[in-house]
Amino acid sequence: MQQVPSTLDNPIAISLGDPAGIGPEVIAKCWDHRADFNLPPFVAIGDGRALAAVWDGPIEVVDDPSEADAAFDYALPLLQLSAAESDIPGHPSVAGAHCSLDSLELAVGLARSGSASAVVTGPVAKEQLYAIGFQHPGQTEFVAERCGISPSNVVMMLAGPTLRTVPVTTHLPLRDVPDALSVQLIESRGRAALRGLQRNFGIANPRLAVSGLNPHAGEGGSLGRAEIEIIEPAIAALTAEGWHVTGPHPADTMFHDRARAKYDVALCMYHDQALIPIKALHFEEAVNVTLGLPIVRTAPDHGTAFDIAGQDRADPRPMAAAIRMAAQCAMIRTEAP
Ligand SMILES: NC(=O)C1=CN([C@@H]2O[C@H](COP(=O)(O)OP(=O)(O)OC[C@H]3O[C@@H](n4cnc5c(N)ncnc54)[C@H](O)[C@@H]3O)[C@@H](O)[C@H]2O)C=CC1
Ligand SMILES: NCC(=O)COP(=O)(O)O
Repeated sequence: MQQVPSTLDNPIAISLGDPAGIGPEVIAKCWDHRADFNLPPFVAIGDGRALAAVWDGPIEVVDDPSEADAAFDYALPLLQLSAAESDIPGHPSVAGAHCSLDSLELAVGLARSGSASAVVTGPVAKEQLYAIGFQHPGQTEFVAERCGISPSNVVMMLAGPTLRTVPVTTHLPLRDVPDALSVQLIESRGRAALRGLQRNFGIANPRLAVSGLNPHAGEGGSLGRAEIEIIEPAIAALTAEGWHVTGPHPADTMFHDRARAKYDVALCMYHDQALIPIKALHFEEAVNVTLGLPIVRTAPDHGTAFDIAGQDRADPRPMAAAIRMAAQCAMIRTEAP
């Protein structure tokens, strides 16, 4: 298990996510097992009724994150946000979607102001958020906007013990992926991933492996020209800046053990190319970390799991991994010269 620094100045802010999902349960379980999981103090943000619906442990409502440290030993500190109505686990609602957005907004604000050392976001249901007018593909882009960063300069990285992946395109229909790819976008995502590994993970000379888009990375152009026309020029531009970059690699052969040993992060062209290998290898400990932000933001790599919400079946290990990684990244950034 990763060692977590014990001396963060402020707690980690954790948004509960959708109150009808498993976010409240896994956060509560993380507090229950805070010693075993080696977790630093954190404060939950959201509707306490969602916690009480799935957990009978102690909750201490606080007015400010600075009160969380003292409470953390005996209760789960909570910054209370009340939804218009309370949800039944497994049954998402409009009120719950609004509450999940409010808690995300507050958590990000606390990290931006320095009152929290980092943000960990609980899982939200994108369908529910889109239904209430959420204009961003996901929380990644929302956090980027709130931090004043262009979405093309932040990346969603999925990190597990033996693999890190970054999708160039995130939440869009597969048929739109080829048109969304450009030399500039691949370059900026690659650069953000490399800089992010330096800044958040302390890797001085990170190695990036770039996937192709087409089968066999295009087979020399006969199975598609994206590799020749878009991906190779982006790799050349990053290499010219002095970065260690290889590819385009056929995506089907770049994730086995020996291949993974040759790079620190894989840049993939679309969501499932990046997320299938990480979830297949590391579902219990994969962390979604946003690179390129002035703050640290991580999340467990699973969703709301409405199918098991309220049944005491949710595994808290991914949330615990997200909290530990947030603490480590925050500490590395604090210590950087
Ligand atoms: N970071 C985030 O906020 C994310 C949100 N989502 C959202 O979640 C919703 C549901 O997405 P799905 O594709 O169904 O993925 P999901 O991760 O919610 O569920 C997939 C399967 O894994 C199981 N599962 C997930 N987390 C688990 C845990 N901690 N312990 C035990 N079992 C677990 C679920 O019960 C389900 O069978 C979607 O609306 C999506 O937008 C999905 C991924 C990340
Ligand atoms: N599949 C990963 C995912 O949905 C996480 O997205 P985000 O909400 O963290 O941007």
